[in-house]
Amino acid sequence: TMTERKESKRRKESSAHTPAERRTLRVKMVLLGSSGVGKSSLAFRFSKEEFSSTVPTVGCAYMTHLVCLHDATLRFEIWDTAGQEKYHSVTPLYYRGAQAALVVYDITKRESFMRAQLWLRELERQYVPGETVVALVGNKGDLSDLRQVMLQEGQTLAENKGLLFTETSAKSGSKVSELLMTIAHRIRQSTTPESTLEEWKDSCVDLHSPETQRKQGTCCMAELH
Ligand SMILES: Nc1nc2c(ncn2[C@@H]2O[C@H](COP(=O)(O)OP(=O)(O)OP(=O)(O)O)[C@@H](O)[C@H]2O)c(=O)[nH]1
Repeated sequence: TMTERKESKRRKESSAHTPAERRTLRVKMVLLGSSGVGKSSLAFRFSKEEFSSTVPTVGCAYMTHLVCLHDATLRFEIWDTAGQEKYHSVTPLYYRGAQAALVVYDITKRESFMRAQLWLRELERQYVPGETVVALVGNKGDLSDLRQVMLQEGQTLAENKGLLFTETSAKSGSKVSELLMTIAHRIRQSTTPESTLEEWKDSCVDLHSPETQRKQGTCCMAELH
């Protein structure tokens, strides 16, 4: 009957997932690596998809970026730590409890690759295996003429340690969003989100509202730059 059809249509509509019902899960991601390898530039790319010249990070900067997967939205909270040695002692506070860590080096600086290996060793002592997705990232891929670290060296190091690996360019944007998507999927696969990922409470957001867009690019240390 007409009434039954209407009722069935109503039920279908109410069971469909509206954007407001999608769960938003928080992911803490930290960026580690020597000063000048491009951590801040990558963080800007993740959250704004643009490249801007940056100055050294003071202590730590914080940005957010939403990644929509088929069944949930991941709210990446990106902690961009300063690579300068003088801040080294504060960083364990930042990477503790992170679901994702990017260890970044500059393909044109061998020293930064050596430093990345120290970061990896340090991370291994701190994180619970299986709970943190770690990616080794060779940045400044656009400067391959000045390359000091071969692609295979990064690949081999990552393979030996079971890490994700890619070469990116924060300048051209090459492989940056792919990297974030790979990490998002890996986090979704390797964790039971219900137990390890906290739900973001302010989840009924309109992604296109100016307020949300403003929040997405928030950088708490911007004034200090
Ligand atoms: N050519 C090229 N330059 C880059 C790239 N990424 C960053 N840079 C430049 O490298 C310099 C350092 O970049 P940052 O993003 O400030 O590096 P950082 O690792 O955050 O440095 P700290 O904040 O000191 O730890 C800046 O002049 C950037 O413009 C890239 O992919 N290609």
